Parts: sequence; structure tokens; C-alpha cells
Amino acid sequence: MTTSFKAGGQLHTVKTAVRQISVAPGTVLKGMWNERVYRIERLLGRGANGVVYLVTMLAMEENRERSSGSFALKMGVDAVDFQSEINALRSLEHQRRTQDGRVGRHGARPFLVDIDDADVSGQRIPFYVMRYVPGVSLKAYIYKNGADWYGLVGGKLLARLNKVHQHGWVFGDLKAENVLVNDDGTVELVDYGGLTAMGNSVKQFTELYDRGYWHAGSRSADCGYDLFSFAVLTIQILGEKELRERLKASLPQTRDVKDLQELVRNHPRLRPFESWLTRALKGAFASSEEAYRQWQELSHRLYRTSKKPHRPTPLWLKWFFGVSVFLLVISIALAAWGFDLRR
Ligand SMILES: Nc1ncnc2c1ncn2[C@@H]1O[C@H](COP(=O)(O)OP(=O)(O)OP(=O)(O)O)[C@@H](O)[C@H]1O
Repeated sequence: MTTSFKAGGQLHTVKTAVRQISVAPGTVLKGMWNERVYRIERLLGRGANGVVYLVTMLAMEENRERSSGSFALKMGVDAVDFQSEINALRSLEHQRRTQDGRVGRHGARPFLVDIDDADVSGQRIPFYVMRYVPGVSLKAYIYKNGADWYGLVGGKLLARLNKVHQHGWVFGDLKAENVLVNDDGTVELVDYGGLTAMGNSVKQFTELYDRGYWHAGSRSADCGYDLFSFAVLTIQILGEKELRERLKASLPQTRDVKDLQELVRNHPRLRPFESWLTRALKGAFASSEEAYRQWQELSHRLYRTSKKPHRPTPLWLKWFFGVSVFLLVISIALAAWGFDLRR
């Protein structure tokens, strides 16, 4: 759960109202001010601040509706709740247009497409439209494909964070749900509500991944803040059960980064990453560029010395193997009973 600068009671009211938002697939929404039209395709996710749907933008051409692309549309209860996310996306969009100079090319899709209100069952609902990121959460990806893939995917996530840092930002609210991984292993970040300019104070974060919560440093936005969250994320993905047990056994006031370091040291899946994780937890990397390079070196070394990440065996191959073994056993049995198989 994300903690933000809202007062506790107010946050609770927002969450309850957000839970009640539900729009059926096929519903067509029209923005009240910009008059763009969207068809709801399916629910993508639900958070504390809003509900996100996959939508198709519809354009009218010769009195007929024509689809003009897929996007993610986030609805909430109060436009103020979206303000920090919208500001962040606006800044990223501005940067994309001015610095990258690649508008319109593949891979340079807009961060922010529209901001408006819509009438949903007689209620005015604020929404904004952003680029759609295909994929599943990092946790779901590793659960499906196996922990061996973490070295590769973790490297791609660090490369993304490095890019954010190079543009003068800190992501701020890094957590498993905000990292989406595509089938081909492409990693993208979603929910820019925690994006903070370097040097300012991070205001939207999730306690578990927060450096301040572990008494390991301030909430001042520097690249070490995101690298710390990345280290906790790694511990959570590779040692979830042990981390949960540790959290249950300690009080938030007494939580200490040493608990995390000890967990890493004693966990068979985390120990190979110990040197890197210890540096990230201590804030000892000079830059995320250095952190990325060291992660790549380490995971290549681990990849070469351990077994290669396996791809799941296709079902047909398992059946083929099973049937072959069965036929072999039958043949041996028949031969043993004196049947001449050549007759
Ligand atoms: N652009 C996007 N493309 C695809 N899926 C998205 C996109 N944005 C959000 N989602 C999905 O919707 C979920 C909720 O969105 P988001 O994290 O923005 O909500 P939130 O209310 O800010 O959540 P939190 O409780 O973490 O603050 C995400 O975890 C993700 O699965």
C-alpha cells in the first residue's frame, strides 16, 4: 500500500470510494471538456488512488467510429489525488518531446494523452489517459518463469531506473506492482505518483520499500533511494516467505536495515547477490550507472557458473517422453516373457 502525504482518514475515504468505481467492458466514455471518446476494454488494475482500464480511443470518421489506438485510462474520485501523477507524466512528456526528439517513432509513445472528466452513471469522475504498458507484474512473471530469470529482469529494471535518474528524477514508489514485464522480458515502470526531482523530498512511497522506514537513511530523493527500494524488492521476490516472517516478528519502530542484511546472508537464493545487495542497502553506490554495471557483471558470472535459466518444458514434450518410456517398459516386459517382437 502506498503511503502519501494525505492524512490517514482522508486516504481511507479515498480508498473506499475508489473500490466502488466499476465500469463494464464495452462502455463508451466521452470526456466532458476535450470530447475525446474511449471504449472500455478491460480492467488492468486497482490501487489506492484509482482504477486503471485498458481503453480504445475512438475517432469519428464519416459518421463512423474508428479505433485510434490502445491506452490506459485511470479514474479516481478527486482530480487532486491525481495531481502529482499528472505533473510527473507532464514533465516526462515534456522531456520526451524536447530532449529525445523522436516523437511518433516506435518506443517513443506519449506518456500523457488526455486529462478530463466523464459522466459515469450520473457521477462526474476525473480521469487521465496514458500510454498502455503490456505485461504482468514482476512478481507474477518470476512466479511463472522461475527465480533464475531474476538476474536478467533485474538488470533491465536497473537500466530503466538509471534512465530515470539520468533525466534528473527519482522514481520514488518502486514496488513489485509498479514494474510490468512483457512476454519478451521487456521491463517498464507504471504509476509515476512518486516521481521526485533529485534533491527534493520523496512524498509518495510504500513503507516496505522506503529507506526511512528501515532507518537506513533519509527520504531525500537521490539515486540511492531507488536502489535501496530495488534491494528490498529483490529480497521480497527471492525470499518472500522469510521476509514476511521477519516482518511479523518485529515492530515497525525497531525495524533495522541489519535485519535485511542478515536475511540476505542466510538465504540460499539471495546469498549470490549479497555483495551487490549490501552495497545498495548501505547506499554505497556512487551512481545507478555503477550499480547497473556491477549487477550485470554479477548476474553474468552467476549465469555462467550455475545452470542456465530453464524455459518451461512444453506439455507435448512431457507427454511424448511419458509415452516413449511406457512403450519401452512394455517392450522390455514382452521380451522378458519370451515374445519375439520381430515376428
Ligand atoms: N499504464 C499502464 N499500463 C498498464 N497497466 C497499468 C498502467 N498503469 C497502471 N496499471 C495497472 O494498474 C495497477 C494500479 O495502478 P496504479 O499503481 O497507478 O494505481 P494507484 O492507485 O496509484 O496504486 P497504489 O495503491 O500503488 O498507489 C498497477 O499496479 C498496474 O497493474
